Amino acid sequence: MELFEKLREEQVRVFKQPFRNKFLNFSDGSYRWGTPTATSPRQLSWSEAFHIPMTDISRFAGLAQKLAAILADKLGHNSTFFQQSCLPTSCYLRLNRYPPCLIPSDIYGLMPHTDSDFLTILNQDQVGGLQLVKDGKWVAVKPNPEALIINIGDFFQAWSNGFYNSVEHCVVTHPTKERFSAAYFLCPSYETVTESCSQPSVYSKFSFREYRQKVQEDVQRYGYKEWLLWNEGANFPIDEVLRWIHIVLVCVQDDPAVSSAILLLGSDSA
Ligand SMILES: O=C(O)CCC(=O)C(=O)O
Ligand SMILES: [Fe+2]
Repeated sequence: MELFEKLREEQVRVFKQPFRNKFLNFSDGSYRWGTPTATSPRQLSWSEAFHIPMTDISRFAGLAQKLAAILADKLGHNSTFFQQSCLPTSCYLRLNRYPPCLIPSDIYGLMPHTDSDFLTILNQDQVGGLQLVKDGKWVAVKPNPEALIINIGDFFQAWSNGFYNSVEHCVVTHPTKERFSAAYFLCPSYETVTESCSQPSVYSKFSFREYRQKVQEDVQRYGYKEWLLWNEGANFPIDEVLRWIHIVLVCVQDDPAVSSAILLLGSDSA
């Protein structure tokens, strides 16, 4: 936790610089503010963020790798997949700052999304605002200074063949307080192709590069990503299903009692 305190001090120092410095001094793509693609206030993220590539083998990387290995172990897999595919250059740290927002009920600090990576280690300050979907409802994740938050990302969902689900989350704004968070993303390299740990896989194969590109297109077109959903069922055993439908129809035809019951269920008077 000492590490996070130091990180937070640096984070505040970096964000406190004038906008011009941040805009000019940080390389293309590493500084983000607002949402250029937004067409309504609901699609706006009231926040700014820095991406810092993790070129050193960091303590974050060690922790993230350990967590991924524990989760894989739970599925009965002693996987080296994460070590091989998550290179230090493909993982990064995102520093987020959420300024106070006077019209908080309409504006998100960060729009609802799932993370695309394997898993994310998140450290939030004490202001609160992070929410996630549980049993179809948005619930607040109460800040706890002693705890880190671990999010499953889309690629872990695909690797675990849907056993673990990437969780939808968002940040709501605060009317008077500024909020900070830091998120470490355990990402595969762009060449990594999803590889389900069990068969048959419910996802078709796609590389992390393809996935990122598709997500960007989706967000521009629809305002959210839908490709993982679309991919689910790409390997749906349609031949098998058709064979079963055929068998059921044959059975129904052979049994007059079942046929008349189906007719009855299908009629308006039933
Ligand atoms: O600030 C937070 O609590 C969440 C950040 C987040 O979800 C992200 O950076 O992807
Ligand atoms: Fe996130």
